[in-house]
Amino acid sequence: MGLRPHARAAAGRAPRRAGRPASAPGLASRRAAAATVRQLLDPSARGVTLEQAFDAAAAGLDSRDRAFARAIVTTTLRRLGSVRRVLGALMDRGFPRKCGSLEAVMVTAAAQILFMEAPDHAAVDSAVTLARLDRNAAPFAGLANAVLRKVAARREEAASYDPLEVDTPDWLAARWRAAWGEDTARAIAGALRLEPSLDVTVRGDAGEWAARLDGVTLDLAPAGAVTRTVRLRTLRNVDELPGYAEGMWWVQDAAAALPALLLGVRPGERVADLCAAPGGKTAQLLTAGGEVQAFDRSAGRMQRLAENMRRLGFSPAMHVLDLTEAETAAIPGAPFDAVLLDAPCTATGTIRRHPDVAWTKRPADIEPVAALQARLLDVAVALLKPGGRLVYSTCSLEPEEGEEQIRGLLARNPRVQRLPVTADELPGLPQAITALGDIRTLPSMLPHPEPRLAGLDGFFAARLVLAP
Ligand SMILES: C[S@@+](CC[C@H](N)C(=O)[O-])C[C@H]1O[C@@H](n2cnc3c(N)ncnc32)[C@H](O)[C@@H]1O
Repeated sequence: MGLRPHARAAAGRAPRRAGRPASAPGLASRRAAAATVRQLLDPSARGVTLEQAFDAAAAGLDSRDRAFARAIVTTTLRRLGSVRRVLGALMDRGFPRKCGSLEAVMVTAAAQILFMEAPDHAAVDSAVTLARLDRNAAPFAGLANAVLRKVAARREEAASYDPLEVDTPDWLAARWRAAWGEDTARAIAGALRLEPSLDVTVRGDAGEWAARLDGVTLDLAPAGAVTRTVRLRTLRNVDELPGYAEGMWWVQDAAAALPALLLGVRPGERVADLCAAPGGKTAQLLTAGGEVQAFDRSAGRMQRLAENMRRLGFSPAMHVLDLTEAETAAIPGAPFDAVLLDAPCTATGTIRRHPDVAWTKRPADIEPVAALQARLLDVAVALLKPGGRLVYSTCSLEPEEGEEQIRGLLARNPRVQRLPVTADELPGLPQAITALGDIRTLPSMLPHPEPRLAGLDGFFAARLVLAP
């Protein structure tokens, strides 16, 4: 969209020439945040994740500046619709064409003003400085200044925006309405605005770790489960917390900890973790005493799994393998008593933790990943002993990647049957058990008066058995 011809003149002070960055407090964080958001919203950079974009943009920042930069990025992405609506009302011609980093600088600044505690003037002044540092944005630094000064007056209005209407991309809102109904879709969208809890999976005494880590135990599964979840209030880095270096716990959302428990692994059973990296569920299967073979097609992610296993004191067999290309008979360890397939997915259930997913995924991403999931399900079944159990899970809210996968598998393979999850297996979250006996968690579940202790990732899990 073009800019009104008079806009530059109307926009205020003439911009200074681009030069060296001033070292105003917070400027480096704000620059990293704008660079991250710019990359994530660039349609030509598809496939880049928040972690990748942020690590590149925030290199060299100390941990405090990094945390501030990260908070700006996540706030911007969680409230992107609201921020755009406010800026749209103040810029009747929209952003100029060819304005470099201007849009990213302005949306991140507006997000700070509308939804963060930092002083408004710091957000505005830094945005103007950042615009001046970019040759293409510099001509519009005055526009940024004039518009951003008016943003604070819209704080109350922005706080009242509907999360489903405004902060959820239209295609996702339409899908969630169709799948979960209007009210639940709105509750999901509301939950996605909150900073997510920090959940850890503990293999020792959960009560003791809850006390040591300033958290609460979350007993979704029965109290005797081999691993339990502790939900923490802390904002400290995980590697600084007690028990981390000793491998007493690992970070994993409460919902993500359910699929491995459903498999009910007994000591000595032969277990395959088919899409294992970075290994949260592998560690649970090992804690249960399984003889685990961990597979993943990504060498880089398998490297992370190996590091995690080292910290936790486990040494499973690890294989970098694309399971859609391997001969079933040649897969090490087959056949198995139990198989976990935590399949690759669109990850729309993890938008709380990865708010970029809402803006970087497209409707067209669902069909190919659903086709891959169906292929992987057939491989998983082929690896089972007669009578063997399979748990299939995805962190997606899209029925094509959950409920419909199981419907398809049961239709094409009559030897596979569902082993429904029973109420006593999920005493802390009975509402997540579906009529068919699968598990469907939603981010809006587990409400809590302390937002930091509320919600969980959206997961689907089904348990199946191969007829003897
Ligand atoms: C949802 S993640 C797994 C998370 C893991 N289970 C955990 O709990 O930490 C999905 C994984 O599937 C792997 N993957 C995708 N396609 C695959 C294939 N064809 N064969 C093997 N692994 C695959 C990806 O590399 C990715 O690590």
